[in-house]
Amino acid sequence: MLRIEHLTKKYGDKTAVDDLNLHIQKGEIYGFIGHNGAGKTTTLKSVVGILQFDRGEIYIGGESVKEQPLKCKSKIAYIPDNPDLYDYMTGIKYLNFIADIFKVSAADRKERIHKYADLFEITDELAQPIAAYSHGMKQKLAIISAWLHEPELIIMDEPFVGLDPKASHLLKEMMRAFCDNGGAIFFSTHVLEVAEKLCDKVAIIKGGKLIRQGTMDEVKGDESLEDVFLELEK
Ligand SMILES: Nc1ncnc2c1ncn2[C@@H]1O[C@H](COP(=O)(O)OP(=O)(O)OP(=O)(O)O)[C@@H](O)[C@H]1O
Repeated sequence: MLRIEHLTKKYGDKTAVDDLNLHIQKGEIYGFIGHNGAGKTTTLKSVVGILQFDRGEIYIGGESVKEQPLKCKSKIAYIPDNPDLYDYMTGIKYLNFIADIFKVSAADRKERIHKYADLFEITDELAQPIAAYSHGMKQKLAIISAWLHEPELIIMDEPFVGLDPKASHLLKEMMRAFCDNGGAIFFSTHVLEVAEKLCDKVAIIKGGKLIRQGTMDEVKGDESLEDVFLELEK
């Protein structure tokens, strides 16, 4: 579903991501962990077409993000680390805007908005301008918009930040259901307990280089993910 080959991205002289290779298959929840400044956001933004990269290739469903950017974007949803949505829109207007872009039918959008807004308990707030939302409410709206158009791949940067425990639990269930239905998820997190419980596979990045990747068993064996991570970070 997602194939990253030799991804290299520099900011001036600084190499933020260095020859990174990763393959994510349908059905997989893939966690991406690393210290602050390790290169996670740079990698995710390269995948979703926000950042140009210096070397390498990224394929989504077999299509190159460089050669077929629109086709690739039609297959994915992206939740950035900071849900900076359009403050002047109401929540419902924003969701309809996203549904318009992805050509979701009137019946489908109505059903999905109703379902997810109810689950996240923000139905009443959808009529309010996004400027009046808390960080967690914006995050919930961003999550609903990602699930609205039934993408094949969801990319999320620190999706659990700002969510209350109930919403975090719901998101984990939604992620599992999405991948059990043939989707794939690639997400960054600093919460190692979440990664350990939720992910099928995990990749650890350090100073722009991938230093460990594989199934949870391959990466951590009998140890805790936290112990392995702290050991690798030394
Ligand atoms: N726009 C930019 N200009 C210059 N350097 C940048 C820019 N964005 C990121 N960097 C640098 O690239 C490196 C990787 O940053 P990135 O944001 O990808 O890390 P991260 O793993 O997402 O970190 P965090 O966990 O803190 O979000 C860091 O050294 C950072 O300082």
